[in-house]
Amino acid sequence: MGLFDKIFGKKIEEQIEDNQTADIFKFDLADLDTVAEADSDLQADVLVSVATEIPVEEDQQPPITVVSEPFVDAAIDMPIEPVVIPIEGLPEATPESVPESAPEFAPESIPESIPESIPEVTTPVVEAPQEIEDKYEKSLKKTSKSFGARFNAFLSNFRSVDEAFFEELEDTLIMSDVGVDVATQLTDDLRHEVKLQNAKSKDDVKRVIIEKMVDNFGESGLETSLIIREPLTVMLFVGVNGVGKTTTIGKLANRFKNEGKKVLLAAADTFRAGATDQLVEWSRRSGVDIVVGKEKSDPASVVFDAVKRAQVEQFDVLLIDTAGRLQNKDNLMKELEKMGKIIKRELPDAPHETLLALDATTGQNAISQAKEFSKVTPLTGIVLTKLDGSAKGGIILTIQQILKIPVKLVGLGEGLTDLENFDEALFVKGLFQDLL
Ligand SMILES: Nc1nc2c(ncn2[C@@H]2O[C@H](COP(=O)(O)OP(=O)(O)OP(=O)(O)O)[C@@H](O)[C@H]2O)c(=O)[nH]1
Repeated sequence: MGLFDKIFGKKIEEQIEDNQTADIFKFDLADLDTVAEADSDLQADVLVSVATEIPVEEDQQPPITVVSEPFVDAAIDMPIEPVVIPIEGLPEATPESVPESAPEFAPESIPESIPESIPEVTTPVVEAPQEIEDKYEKSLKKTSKSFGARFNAFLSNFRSVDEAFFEELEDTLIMSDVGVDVATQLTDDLRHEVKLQNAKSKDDVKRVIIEKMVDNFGESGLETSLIIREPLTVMLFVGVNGVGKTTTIGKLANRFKNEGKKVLLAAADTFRAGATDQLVEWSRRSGVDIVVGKEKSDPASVVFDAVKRAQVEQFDVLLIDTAGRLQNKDNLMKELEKMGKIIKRELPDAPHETLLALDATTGQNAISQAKEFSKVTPLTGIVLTKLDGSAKGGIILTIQQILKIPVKLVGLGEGLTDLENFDEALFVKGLFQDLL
C-alpha cells in the first residue's frame, strides 16, 4: 500500500484498461467547481527572513562567566588559553572568577526567573498527536493554499487531458517549487498513470496527480528519525546565516531537557559577533549549559572543550552551533573537518548527526544550499525551518527526491516548542488540504 492509500484511503476504483488511446482520456471539464482565487499574498511569495537578536529583559540576566578550557594538542596545533567572555550588558568577569577547569553544571546558573512567555521550560511537555497534527496543518496552510490555488486554476483551464495538458501540468509543478527534474519525472509518471487509471473527471485527474506525488514521496525510504546514541549523542548544526540554526538548537535543547536528558550546547560560531550571545540566551531559556569561546577564536577549540566537558560531566546530548560561511567553501570545509577530527578522536562514531538547516521560505535556493553544503561535509539530515511562514513547503518533496537526504525536523514557528519531527503523513496531509 502506498503512502497515499495510508493517508487518504483507497485509490480511484477504475478498471485498468489495456490498449487505451489518448482519446479515451478526453473529458468534459465544463462542470468544474468555481476555482478559488489565488491568494495574492501567496503569489508575492518570498518572505525575507531577518536574523534578529532575541529580546531579553536586562534585569533577568544573571552574571555569566563562560570559560573555554585550555588544551594542548600538538597534532591539531591550536593555541588556546582560558578566556572569559563578557556577555553584552552583563558585568565583565575578572580573571579571579575564571575557574581552572570548565565549571560544573550548576542549577544556580539558570536564571531564577524565566520570562513569562516561555512557561514550558520547567514543565515536561508531551504533545498530544492531535496537537502536532494541528500544528502541521496550520503551518502548511500557506503552502497548501498556493499549491491548491495553482492546481485548481490549472485544471479549470482544460477541457481534455491531452499533450498540452501535461505540458501545462509540468509548468505548474515547477512553479510550485517542486523543481525541474522532479516536475519532468512526475509528469512522465502521470501521463502513464492517468492513462492506466482511465481518469475521466476533474476529480479523478486531480486525485491521480496527488496520489502519484504522495506515493513517490513515500517511496523515498529515507530514515527520518534522529539518531540517538548512548552515552553521548553529538549533533553538529550547519547552514548559512539566518536560516534558523540557533533557534533550532534552542528548541531541540528544550525538548531533550524535557525528556530528562542532560544537554550541553557549544557555541562554535565564533565568527559572527552576536551569534554566541544568541545561543547563550537560548541556553537560558531551555535551562541547559553551554560552552563558548572568544570571538574569532578557533571554533574547533570550543568543540574540544565541549566534547571533553560532555564526557567528564556525563551529558547525554551535545548540540554544536557552527558558522555557515558558504562564501568561503575551503575555509568552511577545513573548519568542519577539524571539528570532525576533534570529535572523532574522543567519540569515533560521532558526530551522530550533521544537520543542515534550510529556510523553507527561500524555495529553490534552499536546494542549492543543500547541494553546496553536501559538497563541503557529509550531511545526515535536514532541518527545514520557517515552514509556518512559507508558501514553498513543497520543496521538501524535491529535497528528499533529488538530494536523497532525509528531512528530520521541521520548524513550525519561533516559540520554544515549535519544532517537530518530520512526519511524512502529516506533511502530505497538510500540503494537500486545500486540494482534496
Ligand atoms: N517563523 C519562524 N521563524 C523562525 C523559525 N526558526 C527560526 N526562525 C527565525 O529566524 C530568524 C533567524 O534564526 P536564527 O536561529 O538566528 O538563525 P541562524 O541560522 O542561527 O543565524 P546566524 O546565527 O546568523 O547564523 C530568527 O528571527 C528566528 O526567530 C521557524 O521555524 N519559524
